[in-house]
Amino acid sequence: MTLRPTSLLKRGILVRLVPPAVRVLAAGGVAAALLVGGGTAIAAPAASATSTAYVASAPRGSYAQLHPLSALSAQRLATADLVAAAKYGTGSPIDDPAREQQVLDAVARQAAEVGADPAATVRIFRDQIEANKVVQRALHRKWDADPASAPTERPDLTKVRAEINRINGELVRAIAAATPARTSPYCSAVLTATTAHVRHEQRLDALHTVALLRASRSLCG
Ligand SMILES: C=C(O[C@@H]1C=C(C(=O)O)C=C[C@H]1O)C(=O)O
Repeated sequence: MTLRPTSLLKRGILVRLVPPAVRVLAAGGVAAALLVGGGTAIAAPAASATSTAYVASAPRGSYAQLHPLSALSAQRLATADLVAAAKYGTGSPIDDPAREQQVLDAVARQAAEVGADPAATVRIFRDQIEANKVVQRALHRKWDADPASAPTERPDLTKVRAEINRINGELVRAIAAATPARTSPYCSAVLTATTAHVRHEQRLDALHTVALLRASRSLCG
């Protein structure tokens, strides 16, 4: 059985999710579940419910602040398919520590400029990078196993990185704008909702949904 967020609504797991009044019922120790094709349940990010918890009326604007973080994380993950294709069969490793350090240095600098916490921003971006590599590794495994499914064109990695840089800048600005929601005790519950909605909006497959959850680990806090 494949359950979608609407089914969760019917089951009373997610209750009335109309910004700015976001209400989330977290039942049975699980804040919510994101469900992917084939009916596999994936636990939501940082599900923080104790046994049975009811979180009502998150602060106004929480959803609007956190949705861009989920949406931009998913956009950034979409670039992983292109990076994977750019590297496939070239001998270029998926892990590029020098490039990762450039990204982290740049976002720390940008965070300081726009009033985001540089340490928190770097933590968030470490997760974005790990999530990106989750997608790349999975695709390389898939293409190795089924060469017919491998891409036939190789994107220009320099251009893809320019797009990643653009998304990085937007994400840093969104992090700065989301400080109240990120540090609110309601953050995990609201982020569960924004993650589910972005999965639906961007029609994420199972791999990108799993990666989005990995990317979201440090968004609250
Ligand atoms: C996306 C890339 O692959 C990896 C992921 C990175 C990222 O998410 O920013 C950076 C370097 C690599 O370790 C890349 O090489 O550009």
